[in-house]
Amino acid sequence: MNGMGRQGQRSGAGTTATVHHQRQHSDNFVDTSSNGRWLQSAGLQHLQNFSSNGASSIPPLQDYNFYGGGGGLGQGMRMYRNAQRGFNGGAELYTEPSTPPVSSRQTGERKSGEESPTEFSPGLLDLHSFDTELLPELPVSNMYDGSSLFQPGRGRSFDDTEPYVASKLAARAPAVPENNVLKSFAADKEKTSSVAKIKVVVRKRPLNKKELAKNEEDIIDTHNNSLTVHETKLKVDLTEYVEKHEFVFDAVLDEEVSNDEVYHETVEPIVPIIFQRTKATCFAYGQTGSGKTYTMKPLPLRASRDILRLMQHTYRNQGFQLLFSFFEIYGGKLYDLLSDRKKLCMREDGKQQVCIVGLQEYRVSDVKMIEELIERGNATRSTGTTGANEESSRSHAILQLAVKRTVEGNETKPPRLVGKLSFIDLAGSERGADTTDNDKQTRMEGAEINKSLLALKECIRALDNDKSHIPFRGSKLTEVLRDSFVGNSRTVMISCISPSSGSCEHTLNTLRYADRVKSLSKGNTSKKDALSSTLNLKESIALPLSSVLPVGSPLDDDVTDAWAEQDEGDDFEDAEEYELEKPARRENGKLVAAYNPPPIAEDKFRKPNGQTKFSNLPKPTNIKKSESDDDLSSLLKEEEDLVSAHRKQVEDTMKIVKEEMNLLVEADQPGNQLDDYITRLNAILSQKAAGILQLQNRLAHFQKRLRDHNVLVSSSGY
Ligand SMILES: Nc1ncnc2c1ncn2[C@@H]1O[C@H](COP(=O)(O)OP(=O)(O)OP(=O)(O)O)[C@@H](O)[C@H]1O
Repeated sequence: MNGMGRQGQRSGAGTTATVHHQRQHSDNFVDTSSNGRWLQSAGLQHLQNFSSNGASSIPPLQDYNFYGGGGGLGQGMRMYRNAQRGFNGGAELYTEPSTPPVSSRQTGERKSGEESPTEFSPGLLDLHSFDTELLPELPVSNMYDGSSLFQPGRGRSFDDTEPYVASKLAARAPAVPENNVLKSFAADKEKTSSVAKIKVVVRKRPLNKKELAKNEEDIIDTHNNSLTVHETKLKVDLTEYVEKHEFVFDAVLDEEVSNDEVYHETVEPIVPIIFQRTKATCFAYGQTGSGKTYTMKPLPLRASRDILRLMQHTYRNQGFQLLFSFFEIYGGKLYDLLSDRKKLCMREDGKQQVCIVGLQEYRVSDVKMIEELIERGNATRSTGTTGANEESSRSHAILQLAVKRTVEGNETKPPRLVGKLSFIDLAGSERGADTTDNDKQTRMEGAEINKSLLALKECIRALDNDKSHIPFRGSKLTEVLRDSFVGNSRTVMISCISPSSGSCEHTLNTLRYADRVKSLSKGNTSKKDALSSTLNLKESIALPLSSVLPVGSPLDDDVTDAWAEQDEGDDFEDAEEYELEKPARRENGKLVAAYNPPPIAEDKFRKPNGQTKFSNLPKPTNIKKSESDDDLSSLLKEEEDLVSAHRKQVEDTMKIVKEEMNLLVEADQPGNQLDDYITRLNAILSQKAAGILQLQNRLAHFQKRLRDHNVLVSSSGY
């Protein structure tokens, strides 16, 4: 940490500290100094034509003979195996695509009432390609043998023979009394539930070369599971002071922490419970360049290595399969990253399970194969150039590892889903606010990204507060993740932050988003709770993978029931609709659809008497938990309305500026007086700028009230 300059600054007289439970995007809209800048850039923007770089096209994936690819089965399999040999440098591996060819499926063998994906037309609506229906309870032939996990991998499937689990266990052995492990079978469920439903982890990356070259300072101090952001601010008399912002999370990982440690802290505890009908989601959130991809990329690889080990040892010969898929959501649309960015559609089946029609799933049994698929998918992701960042992800990438199982004695039937692990590398979080510095498409993408990030947060909050209504339909992202949010689910959020002073505002926004996810979650509202939650997690991490696995069946009765209940009860017929016109991709230089944000009248956040709603905040002394929850929810809703209204203002203004610019161009004829036009344009701009300034002030006021409210709520023990 290059703390010299900062230390000097921090030791200055003017230092204030705040405890944060703040709102996302807030700071993006209170920087009044940027008014003129954005208006200017809005006008200029329409005169410039930024190229929007679509996805780089990559050669199609090697033909693994995935189903539906044509050709007979025999020939296809030969081609597939040949391809595999090439792919794995000659080593023969067993890796095959998931969806069986129609000819190999025997629908006649189904028991009555049992649904099979083969019922659906294979080409048109191949729901099996994303079979989310869970496997019914099955007897497990082999009893659990804890020692088997530590035996070296047999055969060629494991090319990474690092004594991985054994060394981890050795390192952690003192933390786990032996009898705990032995007694663990009876307490399987307890241990499973000891893996927190939601875990929020922050990862700070080191300063990069650019930041060092600009003499930017590291403004983040980390201590155990908390961190402090030192924000330099200016007083009215222009003297500098440092404001300290403190945050507490389940874990804070500093720049020294390796990707392996990130895995141990985040995904590793979840892996064993994937075999227990759990759907888990791990996502990385943060501004562009904060390290999301760097953090996320190795996680699926490590997770699949552990999953394969469990399949090869603990669950050997029990019909388990690992399936891999990788797709992205870009501008509200789905594209298969392993199939030439083929456009995908999302459907719900009769049980309201999400199915992604046409998504290719690859059956994998080798880490190298997975590595290659990840590389290929990442290379296909949409990237583009913006004013702020040279290259940045503008899509959400979703990589899924599905554990499926064939019904014993009936291998001809398609395998059924047991559990699923989804990894999401989200688009840069600053995109939602990046509505002024780029061309129209980038702004539309920003709006879509903003919408999905807000919806994601709302879903996680609703999920953790056991709300009956979870607003999945808030965005395509949350719709796709619907089945990962219901039932026995786990969520890990990794917030990636840059340490540099230049990124302070974005860093604070990221931390506030993470804080909102965590601090509003049940039982994790105070520092004490956050600490104890961390201890729970540490405890679960300290246990060997095998100790949380069931002794008999991985599919116990209660878990099965829990899923059934959720599936039936999770009816969102009357779910709130957020149907916005989706932003379009630029195709052949043309936009195929326009983004049309929902009109938000200012009245929406104004009371009839002209006062804003926040003037009616409850008195902090009388706050009770449930009331606070509701109050806070409505406050947050209001804030989001304000942010949307702000964006609408900006968009309206841009439209006007553009129209006026066109008038100017038309008027620029010999003999015409341009002065009138320019005066008119100036008047409109001034009027709009005043309106936006007013809105910003209201937003700042609101945020202050919200902060005060939260601080008081926290300190009152809630
Ligand atoms: N913890 C880290 N240690 C070392 N280098 C890192 C770390 N985190 C990120 N980096 C480096 O910082 C750069 C940006 O990281 P990355 O591409 O992961 O950002 P990102 O958040 O995914 O950005 P985008 O949203 O634009 O995709 C990369 O060169 C990466 O190697």
